[in-house]
Amino acid sequence: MSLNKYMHPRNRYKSAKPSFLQLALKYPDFRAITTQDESGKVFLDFKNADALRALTRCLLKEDFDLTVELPMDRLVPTLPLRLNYIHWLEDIVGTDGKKWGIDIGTGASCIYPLLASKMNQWNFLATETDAENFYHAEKNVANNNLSHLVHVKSSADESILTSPLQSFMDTEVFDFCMCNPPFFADHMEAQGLVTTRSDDRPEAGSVSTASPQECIVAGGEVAFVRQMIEESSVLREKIRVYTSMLGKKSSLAQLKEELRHQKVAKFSSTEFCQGKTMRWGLAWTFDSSVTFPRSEFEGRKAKPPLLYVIPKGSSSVEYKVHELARHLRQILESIKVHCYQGKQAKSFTSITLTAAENTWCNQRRLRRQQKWKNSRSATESQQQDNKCREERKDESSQTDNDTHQIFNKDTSGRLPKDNKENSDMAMATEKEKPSLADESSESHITKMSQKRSLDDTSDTENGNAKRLCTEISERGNGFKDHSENSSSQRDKTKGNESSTLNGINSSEVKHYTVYAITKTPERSETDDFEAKLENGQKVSEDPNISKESKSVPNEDEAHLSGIMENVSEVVPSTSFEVPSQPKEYILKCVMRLKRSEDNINLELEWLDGKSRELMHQVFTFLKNKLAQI
Ligand SMILES: C[S@@+](CC[C@H](N)C(=O)[O-])C[C@H]1O[C@@H](n2cnc3c(N)ncnc32)[C@H](O)[C@@H]1O
Repeated sequence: MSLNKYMHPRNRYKSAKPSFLQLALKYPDFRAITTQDESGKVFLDFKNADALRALTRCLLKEDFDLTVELPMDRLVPTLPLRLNYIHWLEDIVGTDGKKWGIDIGTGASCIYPLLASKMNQWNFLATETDAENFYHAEKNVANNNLSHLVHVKSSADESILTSPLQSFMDTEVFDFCMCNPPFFADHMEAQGLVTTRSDDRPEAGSVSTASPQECIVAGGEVAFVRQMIEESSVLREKIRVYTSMLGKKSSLAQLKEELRHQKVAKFSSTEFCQGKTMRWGLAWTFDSSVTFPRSEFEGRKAKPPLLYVIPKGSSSVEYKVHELARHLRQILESIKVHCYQGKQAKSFTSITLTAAENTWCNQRRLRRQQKWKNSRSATESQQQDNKCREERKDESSQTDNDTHQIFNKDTSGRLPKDNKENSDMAMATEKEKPSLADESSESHITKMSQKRSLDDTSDTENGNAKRLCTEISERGNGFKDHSENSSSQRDKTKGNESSTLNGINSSEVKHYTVYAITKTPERSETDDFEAKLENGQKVSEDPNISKESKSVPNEDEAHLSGIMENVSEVVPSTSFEVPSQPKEYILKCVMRLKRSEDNINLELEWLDGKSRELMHQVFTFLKNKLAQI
């Protein structure tokens, strides 16, 4: 299939194929390497280097009025591809005013500077390491009277951009740099003995004319462009836009990773389509005012968003666009996916999702692990309870003895002041007039003693489930003191956790408290107070504080945990953070919720990231969550 329809719209060869017949009639050199059939049609053998050389020279002359020498053993540039690259650059830097560019590895033809200076009067610094190429490049520039615009510079291997720029004084800053790097890593790759070309792709239609020193570099194009990226992070805005062509699509992902790592302001890629070949363009900048054009080819592939009709019948979330959006947002933020609220209307909302890491896979496994941890700690606390109960039994028999002593001592029947509990006990004793050996009295006192027990199993078993809010950092004992200790504890936790977040500024991280929802007996304030004592915790004398320690979270806070599914279960609880928008991300997509007649649709549309597969995973994750509500 010809890719010509995806050529740059301004590429002159997109709609007007060169006429071999016209060229053969006009240029004897070209005529010499062509064949003609009986009908008069002219043919060219694209596997013949001489034929390619003759074609390029003719077209340069015919269409650009350039006279170019192309030495026998050097790369013959194909023009449609070179024009695609130049037009893409024009789209990025514009064609108005004077422009300065750098062509890294200009080759013997000096093709990019010759074409671009001829077309746009752009100024060029053209570098070249190969002596023969350097010689021919200088000659080609001079032969076309372009020396006032194009400066060819012999360059050393060790630095791609830094040293050529050091001694070049004609301009302070450059609008762009461009490069067609040596693409192969070794001779095996150059000879096609190892290839990334898939089996179902047709063989290349033309022969490679490049010499080894032109097309081979240690590490291949990825290593070469990676070095450019590293040097660019030092030179930064000395060059406004850095670009390179790439021969393999697989190189793009690796280099984009490097660009993320170097924290460039922006980067973009494009496809150069011509004939049966495709190449890729990568551009990056440290100047955030630069805008990159959208690739025509990518636009062709624009896929419709993923769509899911949210089922009705949920009891915990209202079937309303904004309620569902809020619910999904809370779930996503709980797994560290950044949510940016975009457009909103009555029946529509859009949120941009940015994820620095894959946190949506293995959620089931993580939940299982957490459940297992919880059940283990439940067993431990059960053992602890049993122990306490044993001790309390001893205590109550001790209390019993004490009560006996009260009866024995206080024969006047006066109650000890400021001791409600003793008062109750005494009143009970008064009312029931138990004998010192009365069993019912003993069991009553034991019951009261048990009522104070924090985790009385009979109370738990009565199924009187109630939410207990517990800040996770203090989860061990089940109660929290909202005094200063608590916030400093939170700050400590914040410090530890923030530093582990990938690419997220810790100072910008908002903290949320997750509440455990657990089955627990009803308790009085006194119970809480005493429970703290039993747990050896400092008890605040401010009654408001102890009240606050029991406050139930509102629905919002509970939702934030994303753990509303099993209210009556002991559920895993974790502390999570809502991160600021990560600069480095693996996925960026738009989530939309739209009302359509009676239904509400969830849409996910791809923006950018490592692969679309990640968006599909998030989509499935959200669908599962919606199915649970
Ligand atoms: C694939 S060729 C491209 C030639 C030309 N730009 C074109 O597009 O036809 C790569 C060129 O880069 C040159 N080269 C390799 N390493 C270089 C470096 N570090 N600095 C400048 N040129 C280099 C090679 O000698 C070769 O001429």
